[in-house]
Amino acid sequence: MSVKNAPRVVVIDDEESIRYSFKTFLVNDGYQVDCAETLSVGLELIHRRFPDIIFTDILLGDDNGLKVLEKVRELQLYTPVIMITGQPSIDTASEAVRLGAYDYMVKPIIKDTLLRVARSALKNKQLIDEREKLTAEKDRYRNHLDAVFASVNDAIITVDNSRRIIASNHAANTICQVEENALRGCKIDALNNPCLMSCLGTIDATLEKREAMHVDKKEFIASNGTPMVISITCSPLLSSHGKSLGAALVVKDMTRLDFLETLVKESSPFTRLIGHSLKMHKVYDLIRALADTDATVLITGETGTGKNLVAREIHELSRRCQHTMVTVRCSSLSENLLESELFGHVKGAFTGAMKDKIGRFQLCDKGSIFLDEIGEISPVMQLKLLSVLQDREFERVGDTTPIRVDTRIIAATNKNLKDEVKKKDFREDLYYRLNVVEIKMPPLRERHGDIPLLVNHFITKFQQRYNKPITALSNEVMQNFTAYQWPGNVRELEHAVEHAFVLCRTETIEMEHIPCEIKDALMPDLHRRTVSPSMEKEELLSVLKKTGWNKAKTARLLGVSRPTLYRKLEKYQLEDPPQDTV
Ligand SMILES: Nc1ncnc2c1ncn2[C@@H]1O[C@H](COP(=O)(O)OP(=O)(O)OP(=O)(O)O)[C@@H](O)[C@H]1O
Repeated sequence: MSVKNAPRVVVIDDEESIRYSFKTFLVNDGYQVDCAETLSVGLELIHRRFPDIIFTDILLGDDNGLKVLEKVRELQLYTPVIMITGQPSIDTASEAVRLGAYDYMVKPIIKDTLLRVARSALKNKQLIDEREKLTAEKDRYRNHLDAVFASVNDAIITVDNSRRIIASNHAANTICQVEENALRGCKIDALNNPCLMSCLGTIDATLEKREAMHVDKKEFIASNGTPMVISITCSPLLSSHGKSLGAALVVKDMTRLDFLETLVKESSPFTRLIGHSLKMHKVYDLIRALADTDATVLITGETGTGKNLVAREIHELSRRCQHTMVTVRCSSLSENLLESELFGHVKGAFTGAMKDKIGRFQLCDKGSIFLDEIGEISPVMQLKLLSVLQDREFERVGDTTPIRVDTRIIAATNKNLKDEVKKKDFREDLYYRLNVVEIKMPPLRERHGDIPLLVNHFITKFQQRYNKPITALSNEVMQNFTAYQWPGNVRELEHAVEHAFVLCRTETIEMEHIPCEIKDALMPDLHRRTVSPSMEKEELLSVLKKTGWNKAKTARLLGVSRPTLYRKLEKYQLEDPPQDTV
């Protein structure tokens, strides 16, 4: 062994002969030896050299060699200390051993005894060092494992053979919805926790078969009443001899993933339409059935139920999708204008007809024309349309040359056309020509189950538009949305979510962010009591600022009609933006 690596010994004794003989014997036996005459020099040496063995006299002038034991403890050295005593009193020796000395030697010291004690102490020190190293290694490993445990988002729980929990990570508390540290030491079945109870069968099977078990999707109702979906993996914990020590359980929260999977699978085979209700599936079936035909379609249903979207899907699924689809909102044009828009005109056909104009029917030759709000057209236009439907021919305004087109007609109305026919406001023959296939759009109140999907869809849409981290509706809002009748259907729901996005500054939309008209309808008394004029004015101002004082958009976002908005603006004297707002 090189001198550098030789075991280090400190000898503290006020007798020079002892120091001399100890040093000589020990150096000859391969140790590095430092000697001290006094306790203070000895302690200083210990501090500096961290020896492997210490020999110290008990009586050091006025000092007591037992103080060395205190120093060794203080420095956490685990160095064996051998006490040297000139008085072979059992009391002093046993006191020293009781206080932690490794051994004691009585003067006069014989060389062989010294070397034997030194070797035994050194062996003891090496064993202690080894144990310390192993403990440190174990601690490091444990810390490493703890860090892995803590950083995993899945719940990890280890149990012994009697299903008593040995350890669990933080995610286990979150997923199983229990207080921090509430799991450790408890028997799984005694906890009566819905999440853990649903894992019980898998744990038992693992303990019994000593094989890893996996359950892909397990549904249960969590402690807070919400439905959850988890996947479970349970592996046996075995000793190096193959003896069962228990099991390790990994629980993954699949609730959101499952929801998104449902969205993808069940919501809609189309890109625009959201909904997985039976009524919407009937609509999807009809759209698919219409894909290979040129049949005229009449889409009926209340306002905001998605008639425009359905028309677009019909066109895009048909062989005409490479050609144009033109939408004409029949109610927005006067009779003359509508005729010229649909069929075109020649120069000079009427005052203002400065040049020839191609009509929309011709524009979407080989494509589709979507006649929205067909119930609003005049009797004259009804007759002209009937002739187009019968002959696929028309004449431009001011011209007599017939023009042939190959255009598919899709019409929509929120009126009950049968009633209009009965009242003689709509031609019966046109009604039957249009109504070759009718798609009835269900009102939202008849498919409440689609509301969470639609809300999720609109949240994603407005997250991008408003760049806000809003991710959900509170349970209270969702419950109220399900109870509400939605007279404006999906359009009203979309506006309600957009309104909330404007006002909400947290991650969750609460009742306070919902348009007053919906709140009024849901809980008229409560709402009237809670919305103070100052709150209403603040809400009004906030939305006006967001929309740049655009009144139509503000009314829409607030979910109120324009006259109502104007009344409110007058009430709070907000007709014009303050000078510093614009
Ligand atoms: N099933 C749906 N999925 C996603 N969005 C929808 C759905 N139905 C309607 N919407 C949305 O609601 C709004 C109104 O839809 P759309 O204009 O198609 O309704 P409509 O029945 O044609 O209304 P109106 O009779 O007033 O013209 C649009 O913003 C549309 O994107």
